[in-house]
Amino acid sequence: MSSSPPVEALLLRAGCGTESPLSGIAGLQPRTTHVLSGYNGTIFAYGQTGSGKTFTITGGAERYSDRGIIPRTLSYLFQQFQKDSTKVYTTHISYLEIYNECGYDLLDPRHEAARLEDLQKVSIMEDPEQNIHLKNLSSQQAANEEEALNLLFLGDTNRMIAETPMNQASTRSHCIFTIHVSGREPGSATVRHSKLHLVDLAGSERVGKTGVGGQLLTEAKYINLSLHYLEQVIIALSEKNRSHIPYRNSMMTSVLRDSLGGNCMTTMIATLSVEKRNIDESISTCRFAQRVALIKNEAVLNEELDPGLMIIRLKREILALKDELVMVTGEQRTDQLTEDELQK
Ligand SMILES: Nc1ncnc2c1ncn2[C@@H]1O[C@H](COP(=O)(O)OP(=O)(O)OP(=O)(O)O)[C@@H](O)[C@H]1O
Repeated sequence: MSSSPPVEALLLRAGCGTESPLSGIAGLQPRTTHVLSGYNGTIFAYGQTGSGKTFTITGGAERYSDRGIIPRTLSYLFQQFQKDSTKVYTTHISYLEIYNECGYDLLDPRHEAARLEDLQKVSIMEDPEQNIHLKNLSSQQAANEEEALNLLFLGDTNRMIAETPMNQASTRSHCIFTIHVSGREPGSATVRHSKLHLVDLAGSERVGKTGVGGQLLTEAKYINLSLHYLEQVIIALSEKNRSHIPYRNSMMTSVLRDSLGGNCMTTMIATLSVEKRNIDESISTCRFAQRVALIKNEAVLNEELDPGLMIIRLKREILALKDELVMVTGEQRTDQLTEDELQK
């Protein structure tokens, strides 16, 4: 078990892009490296609308140097896979969108042509150990960086984007891009599974300030409500002696349960607007980051024996032992069950 790393909070200002997010911002490269070693990681961007969350997480479309944390992480991971000849790695990608409190699979091939209401919704299921499982969310294998980037582009074209008074291309949903990595040494039945969530939260906005109506207002209400529930979870986690953490209030907090207070190494990126008229929002983002930095997670190494490989190994062992027995006793044993055994 790792030594309970605190959730990190990093500050970024819109207009102050970094050339290389992974090496330029302390905390991001370690998160990615830990994923290679079997630990879960999350990097999430939080800030008011238009402050640069999508630019930071996904990147700008115009220049290669503007690419964000997701493409840089994919590049880094696949480079590391190639360098490490001691392990065999498998990568799967899923891309979840939470829009107006409903989950959608951004990698669903029907997404582009179908109406939103006709798409299958992603739903949450909880097992007896309180682990969250997402029904109807696909997980697609990516054999190399190019395939992974194609999945990112496919998902990004399906995202809910709208022009708002505060941002020309505002993302109206929370998006969680997850890279699932499995690594094992050739011939070994021990597998390390880890996942890295790269999260672009929808931005809070003061609807009174911008005077939006109709669909934009409905979206803004859902966004603000879910960010309010996120804040409640963060407040509960940062206070000592709180036994109940209200994860179940929203889909986003349920999905990010582990990232916010469980088996995960988490980094929060707070994005701020440089404009003076947004000073109140910037202060509130900083306060939120301060609370997040108080949370301590318990990240554990996700290592298990692959049941399929274990069965193959045990069958082989049984065969070898049977051969040995035949040599020692000279008696040929039969696999047939006796009448007594069949009646049990
Ligand atoms: N570091 C940066 N360098 C250059 N342009 C930037 C930077 N950060 C943000 N921008 C630009 O500012 C605008 C708003 O950024 P972005 O869409 O990333 O904000 P956001 O926080 O995701 O907003 P929303 O919550 O509304 O989706 C975009 O046009 C983006 O290209």
